[in-house]
Amino acid sequence: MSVPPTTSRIARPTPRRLQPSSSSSSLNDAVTRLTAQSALNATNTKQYKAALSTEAKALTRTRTNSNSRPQTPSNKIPSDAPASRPKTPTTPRKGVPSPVPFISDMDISRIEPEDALVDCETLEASDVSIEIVEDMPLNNYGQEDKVLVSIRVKPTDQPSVWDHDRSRIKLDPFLGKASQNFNFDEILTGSENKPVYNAVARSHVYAAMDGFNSVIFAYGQTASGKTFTLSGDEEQPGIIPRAMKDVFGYIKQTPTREYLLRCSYLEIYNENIHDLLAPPSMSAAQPVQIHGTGPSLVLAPLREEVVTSLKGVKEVLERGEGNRRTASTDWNERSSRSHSVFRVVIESRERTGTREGGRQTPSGRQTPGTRPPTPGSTRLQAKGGKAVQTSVLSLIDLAGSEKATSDKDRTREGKYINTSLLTLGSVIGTLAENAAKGKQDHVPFRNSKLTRMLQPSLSGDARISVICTINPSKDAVVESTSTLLFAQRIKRVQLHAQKKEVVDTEALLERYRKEIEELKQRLVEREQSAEAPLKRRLSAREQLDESKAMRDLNARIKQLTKLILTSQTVDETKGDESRSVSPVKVDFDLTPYQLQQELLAARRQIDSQATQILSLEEALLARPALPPNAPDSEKDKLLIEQSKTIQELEIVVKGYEDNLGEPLRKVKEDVEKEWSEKVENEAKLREEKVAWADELVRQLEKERRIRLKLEEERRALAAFVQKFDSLSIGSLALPPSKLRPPMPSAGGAGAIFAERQRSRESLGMTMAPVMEVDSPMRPMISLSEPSLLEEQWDALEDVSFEIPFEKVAKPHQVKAVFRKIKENLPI
Ligand SMILES: Nc1ncnc2c1ncn2[C@@H]1O[C@H](COP(=O)(O)OP(=O)(O)OP(=O)(O)O)[C@@H](O)[C@H]1O
Repeated sequence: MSVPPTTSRIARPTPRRLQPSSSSSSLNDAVTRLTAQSALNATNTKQYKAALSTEAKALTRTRTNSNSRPQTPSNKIPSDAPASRPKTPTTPRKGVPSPVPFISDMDISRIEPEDALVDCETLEASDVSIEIVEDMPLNNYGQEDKVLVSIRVKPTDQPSVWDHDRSRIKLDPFLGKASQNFNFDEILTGSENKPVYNAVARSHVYAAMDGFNSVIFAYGQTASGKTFTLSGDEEQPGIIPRAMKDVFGYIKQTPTREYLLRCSYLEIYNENIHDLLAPPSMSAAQPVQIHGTGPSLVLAPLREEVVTSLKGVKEVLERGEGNRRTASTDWNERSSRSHSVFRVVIESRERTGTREGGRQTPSGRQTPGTRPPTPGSTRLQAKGGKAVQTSVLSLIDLAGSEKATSDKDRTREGKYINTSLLTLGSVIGTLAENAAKGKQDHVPFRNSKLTRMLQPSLSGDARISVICTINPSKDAVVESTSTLLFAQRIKRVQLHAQKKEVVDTEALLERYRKEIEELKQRLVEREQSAEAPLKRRLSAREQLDESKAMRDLNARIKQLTKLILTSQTVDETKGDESRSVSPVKVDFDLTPYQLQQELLAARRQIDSQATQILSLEEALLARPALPPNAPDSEKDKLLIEQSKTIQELEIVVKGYEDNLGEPLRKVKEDVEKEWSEKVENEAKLREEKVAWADELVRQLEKERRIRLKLEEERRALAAFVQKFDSLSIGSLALPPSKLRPPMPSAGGAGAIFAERQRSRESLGMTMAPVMEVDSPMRPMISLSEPSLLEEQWDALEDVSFEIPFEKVAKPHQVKAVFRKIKENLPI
């Protein structure tokens, strides 16, 4: 099947790699300011502005039952506005209570519309799991009211101390301990991830596609294989990549429905929730907050990226994983230091013109998509709307419980990890106890962010599969036993997940469909009026505007159509690479004329986005203030809506940047790379110079001190010699003492030195001045006259004194000399 141009999809470039263009920097600044203001408002609650976005209202409406919702900026545009009015790529959801276990502050408006909606017609061969076609399970999601609990035993070189078969595990009796038998749904071994996925996750992925909230999580001691099971590696993809492949495979096999997929990725680190899809600086400045409880639980601000292909999912996952906190610990080289949650919101509904039910696989059997509604499932029907089914698939990689470590940071993280896992354990324990004894004891969900976030699912509103990983070696027996006890407890938790289909006229899918219809209608009207004879008298300017408006309408219709994913839009012959990666990607095989046209079209789109940015900015500035004493619920709503609006602005900015086109972006990246290398080299050079200069200063200082000291000694000696000379005892010779000091002869040290120099010179031995070879001082110092510093003291050993016998002083003479010296020495 070939993909019509209108259905080719856009692989969203990883935003991380995008550098903000200068043209958008002012807007980014505005966004940053607004974000900061939102954060400030959250704490100070001084100045509030009225809402712009509707989504949070929609989410809270179920709680407040209020209909007085302020409009989004896009809603405010009057009906007589030109058709070319730039629109928010996506508009936030509103309206009905979501059946999802926890609802995020929808961030779909951040996404370029053409990146956002998918339908099974847009799926490509590479997006679809082959296995799903042959091996689509029937409506078997395991025991619907029980948690599916499996154990994965990590392969080890050491002897295993656990004795197990396919469903039973117990400690090896040879260990001499009383061994307890544990029974689970599956006990898995080995390094193959495919059988693990099939056994523990596949049924729950299908359940999610069929409208049930599903949660799959990995629990276990650090380094026991949770991340390996959830994410895997190139060779052994784990549950997450396999699940996403099955999601697209399911859509491919379901021609009766159309789908919209939104992904979010978050982590709980040291009891703070961070959006892994947001730029790290932003997610650090604005941690995700949990608002509300139960089915109206809201996480905000949290990005949701709409995905239309496996490639898109991969990009989202890579970006999120790049932002995850891992560190090397005593037990795991790359240990997850946080709990991570990857979520896919699946919206789907009947396709127009198709009969309800009856989805057929190639083998002809009925598939989960068409199974009769689950008894007791909620199926709301309201006037004038189509039933939209919304479910959430949550894939959770918990951080591993661990022993104390010597590293301070790791200890702190470990404390938080262990505390939240303990809370999870006690929550599960209470739930199991309540289920077993029909009790209603208080469940401490609020004791940790993890349990608070999982509250709706753990309370039963989801199909849950838990995979507990253990290390079978002897030194991990305590941890493995604790993991098995946790697994045993969670097995007793009672579930009552229900499929919920609601008439959600505000579901994104529905909104897009409606918007497409409206746009088409407007296009028809414009075409008709353009053909009317009266219109032919339009001025050139008006005609230009008119054609621009029609082009914009067409472009928007195309964009929206691309976003809806149906089995018919799948092109099985094309690989991912065949897709356009940007709406304005330049094809250099085009003729110059075609390229010009492309350029013009791109410029027009950029213009319209610029206008949209302006209108959003204006709307932001124009919003009325909320009184400081407004009720908290209003403030909460406002904060959620403000962050929505900021996100809308960001996505428009991103679209603006994307429209610069891939080639331009490449050039920009190359130039940036080249310059950043140059800057790095310069910085290195500068560092070296600074180090050399420091060394120079140190040497100078050292030399100065030596010189000062020597100069002092020289002066003292000179004074001594002068005094000695002045005593006129040159005619006396002192008897050689034990130490035989080199006493100067008559005429003073100066004369001895001069004589000594002369004799050395006559022998061809010049005294080299004493100086450090690599001293930076050398070129600056001219030694005009020798100083004591330059004396080679060794040479003095050669000095000999000729003392004629008759001139040897008598003891009393010597005493007199020393007395005189003593008297005259300076103190
Ligand atoms: N079943 C398995 N087969 C082969 N290798 C495995 C298996 N399970 C785990 N490993 C390897 O063991 C190491 C630790 O595994 P992993 O990082 O998945 O542990 P973890 O439980 O997520 O740890 P943490 O809680 O510290 O993040 C990794 O190198 C991983 O590849």
